[in-house]
Amino acid sequence: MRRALVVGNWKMNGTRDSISELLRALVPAVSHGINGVDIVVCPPSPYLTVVADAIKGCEIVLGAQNAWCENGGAYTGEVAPGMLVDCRARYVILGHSERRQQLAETDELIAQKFVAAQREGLIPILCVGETLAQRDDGHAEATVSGQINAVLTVAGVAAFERAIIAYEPVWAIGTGCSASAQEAQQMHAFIRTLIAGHDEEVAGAVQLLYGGSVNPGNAAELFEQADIDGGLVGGASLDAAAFIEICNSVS
Ligand SMILES: O=C[C@H](O)COP(=O)(O)O
Repeated sequence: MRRALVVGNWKMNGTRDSISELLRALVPAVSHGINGVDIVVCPPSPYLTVVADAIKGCEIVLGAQNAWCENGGAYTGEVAPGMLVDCRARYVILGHSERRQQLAETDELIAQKFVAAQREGLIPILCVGETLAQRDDGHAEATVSGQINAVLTVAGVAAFERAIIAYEPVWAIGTGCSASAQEAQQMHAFIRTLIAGHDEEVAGAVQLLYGGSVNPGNAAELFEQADIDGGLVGGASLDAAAFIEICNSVS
């Protein structure tokens, strides 16, 4: 039985004040967990320790939004996976489409980051997903399988015993236009079958999240799909009430 997981990706938003305000609403509401749902929040790196202190003793777990593929050295501006662990992060988002597109991150670099993150004990949340043009051209599955295969080639299927995959169609991110529950389920089933081609046990256990305009109105239908184990939530995770409602939507 896979546990449900809801991850809030705050992206490059917030100040010390606004984050404290968000946590003042969030922490009391989820301090004992919600319906057995694992809840992770991923603040911008400068606020990791602020958030780590605020969620101490409650059921919320800390994640980061990115890490570099080496654990130290002359990489100005980058953050080492070990530093994230030192800041008490347990998860790290890797391969988000915003980084793939705006920072030209390649499948190969993301695979190296994945390995480096796991080496330091972090659980990678590997983001995959196709653009609208790729979907319209009938290349959605080929795109997603290429992104996952790049990691499988370098890390091996056993690495997915300690990793999450988030399917985020690029056209659904921040657009208010989520994939339908059926479209999302179809791709999640495809991803699980892809992993099963390497190892059925790993495929049955790996948590698959959907991301892209998840909100309190569509979360329940998305999360009740057979292969969707939760969500990677962007905009709605900045609103405590909406995020709590989304967490409560897990059946
Ligand atoms: O990481 C989160 C995703 O990019 C989804 O963002 P969104 O919920 O604002 O569409």
